[in-house]
Amino acid sequence: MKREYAEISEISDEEWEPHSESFKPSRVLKINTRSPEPKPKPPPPIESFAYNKDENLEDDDVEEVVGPTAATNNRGRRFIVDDDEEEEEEEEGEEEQEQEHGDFVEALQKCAKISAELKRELYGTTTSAACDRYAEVEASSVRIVTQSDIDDACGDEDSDFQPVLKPYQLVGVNFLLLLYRKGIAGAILADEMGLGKTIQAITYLMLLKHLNNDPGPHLIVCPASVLENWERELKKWCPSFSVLQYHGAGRTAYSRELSSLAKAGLPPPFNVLLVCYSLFERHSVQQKDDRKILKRWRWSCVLMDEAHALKDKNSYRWKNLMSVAWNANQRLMLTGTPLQNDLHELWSLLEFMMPDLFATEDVDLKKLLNGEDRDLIGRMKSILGPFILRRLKSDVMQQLVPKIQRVEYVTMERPQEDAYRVAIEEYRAVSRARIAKLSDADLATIVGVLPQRQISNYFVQFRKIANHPLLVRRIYSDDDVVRFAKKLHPMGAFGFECTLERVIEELKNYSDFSIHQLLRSYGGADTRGILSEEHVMLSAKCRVLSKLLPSLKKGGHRVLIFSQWTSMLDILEWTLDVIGVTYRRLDGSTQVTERQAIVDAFNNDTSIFACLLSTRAGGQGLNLTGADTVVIHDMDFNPQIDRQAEDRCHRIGQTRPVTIYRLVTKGTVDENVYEIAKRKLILDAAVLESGVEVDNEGDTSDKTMGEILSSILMG
Ligand SMILES: Nc1ncnc2c1ncn2[C@@H]1O[C@H](COP(=O)(O)OP(=O)(O)OP(=O)(O)O)[C@@H](O)[C@H]1O
Repeated sequence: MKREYAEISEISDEEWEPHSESFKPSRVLKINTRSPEPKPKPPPPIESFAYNKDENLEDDDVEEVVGPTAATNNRGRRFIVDDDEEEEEEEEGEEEQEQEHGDFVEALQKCAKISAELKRELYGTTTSAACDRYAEVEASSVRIVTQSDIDDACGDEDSDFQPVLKPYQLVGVNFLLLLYRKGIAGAILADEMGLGKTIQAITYLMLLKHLNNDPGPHLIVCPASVLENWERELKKWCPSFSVLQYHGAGRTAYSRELSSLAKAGLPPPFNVLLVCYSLFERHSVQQKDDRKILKRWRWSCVLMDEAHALKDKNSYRWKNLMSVAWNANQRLMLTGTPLQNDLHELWSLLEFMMPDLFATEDVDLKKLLNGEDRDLIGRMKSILGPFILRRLKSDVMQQLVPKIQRVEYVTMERPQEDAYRVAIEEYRAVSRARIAKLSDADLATIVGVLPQRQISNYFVQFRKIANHPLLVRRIYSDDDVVRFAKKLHPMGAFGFECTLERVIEELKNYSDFSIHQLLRSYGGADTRGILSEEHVMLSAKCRVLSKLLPSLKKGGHRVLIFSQWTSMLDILEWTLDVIGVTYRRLDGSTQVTERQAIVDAFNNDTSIFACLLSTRAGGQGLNLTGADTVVIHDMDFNPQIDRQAEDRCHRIGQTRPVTIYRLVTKGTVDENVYEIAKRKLILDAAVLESGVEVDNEGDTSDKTMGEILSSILMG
């Protein structure tokens, strides 16, 4: 029952951004046509937790690892599990479902044993009535290192900086050291955003060198926006480490040297190599070469920041990174939001962390995790138990400022409402015509009638209008388009090689705002056709902002404004210009080298009132405590993405209460997106926090995009 799957990559920053212009499917799918590898031998009774190289998870540029095999090469770091129960043979012909549950139970049993062993080590007893979770362990009871060990390891005579960990951070570092010492090859540090995961991880690496004579090499993988921050924190917290940032100019300067060192079998000239996830996302020659270099070294710790980036085990990113990380001593994941949308995505993280334990080759995970199993949440909790450490701000930082959540329901005025209504009528007519052609179609739904791509496209159009009607074309008529094309074509606005007809076709797909921008860029002194400042206030959200922002400014507040769409950020720039406030902007197109400079400028210069950020590029890892207010202009289906964004300023270092404003346009799909996001947050709390149960009775609308559209178009 081995599953065949297509290698589907998730949407990266760069691919996400163009969605603001028109809907495009994500990357072209590449079907994995390779024949499956032979089934691996059954696992030995001793669990090594090292990645089993025989599994069919490598990308096509994987080359043979030079040197000893994985079996002889994991530095003796093993964790012994008494496997008596697992050795019982499954009866042949057993029901498929039972087999799947058997595997699940097997994984559970192993987890329970590891958990008991670790608890005994951490606080001296397995019965532990006092502490059920690591999160409840107090710094006073930890056994491996104390603050004075950290002073010894990280202190530097040449620096005034005193690295002092907060009590819960000390527990975190001990947790990581314990797993290391027990030879457990994976861990997830999942503290809520802003509690200092970076600092805990850096201190841990420093302690490995100081106490365990393990100077690395370590590989740190993170999103581009936080590369600079990692380098800065590493230099500050452990100045004796040599750190190399392998990206952009750093890559150009060092690739030849690293390649020849790696080929010669020589050790790397650094303790820590910092790279971006993008290095694992593509199959360009350069990236393949880079990955070859990385595969030649045996990493002590491969550390993944914002590790929810590995939620899709079928993505290139997951597979390519695994091909580098599989034989590392440890795969350490940092994420404040381990559970993104559903339990399958969480399982992808677990499988990356401990492939031997969580590989699900023979388990139809989808069926299992979707099953009507009331115990599932509880079982997932026990599975996660030994490997995950998660503390909430409310648990550990009584002194952290409050976070106030506000949902602003905004009301459309006539032009926006008309645009929304016209779109409904147009798409309704298309859907009904299509259904009418099918004799056996269910008249109440468009699911299965319209192609999924068209459903997504309609949904995106509704979302655009709910955000700003200038994101579609309604003001400029087809005649206007022809007129503008005749003006722009000779100016080479689309290059000099394309025909006038092609330019007309292209412009017809443009939004009002894009045409306006084009006219402004090419018009020179000729302002005919461009939109006026009143147009920016056509959206309910911008009108609300035009009142909210000046009053926040008057109150001495500073604001982060997030949107998922770069074209919406363009309109928001215009809005802020009209309102007359100062701002900076950071999105996927901002040079990686400039990102930290923008963050520093915003945090240090209080005359800058706002920072506009794309949720994808600016929502993760950045420290923007200069702001005390966050506006989520348009919410994501995945609430964790917005949660990440909120916590850019609700984190250590924040001294003022933080207010989050979510803008929801009444009577539009915005309301559905909000309902779905709420539902997902309930699941997150149930799996990752104690004492919260999923309430199936009060089921909020967990509808799919297609179901939502059906109710709009067919209802
Ligand atoms: N013990 C400490 N002493 C001084 N500053 C600290 C300490 N711990 C964390 N900080 C600071 O708090 C801020 C937040 O820390 P950090 O970026 O590590 O959080 P995080 O948990 O990784 O957040 P995210 O999940 O958003 O990436 C940083 O500016 C960091 O320097």
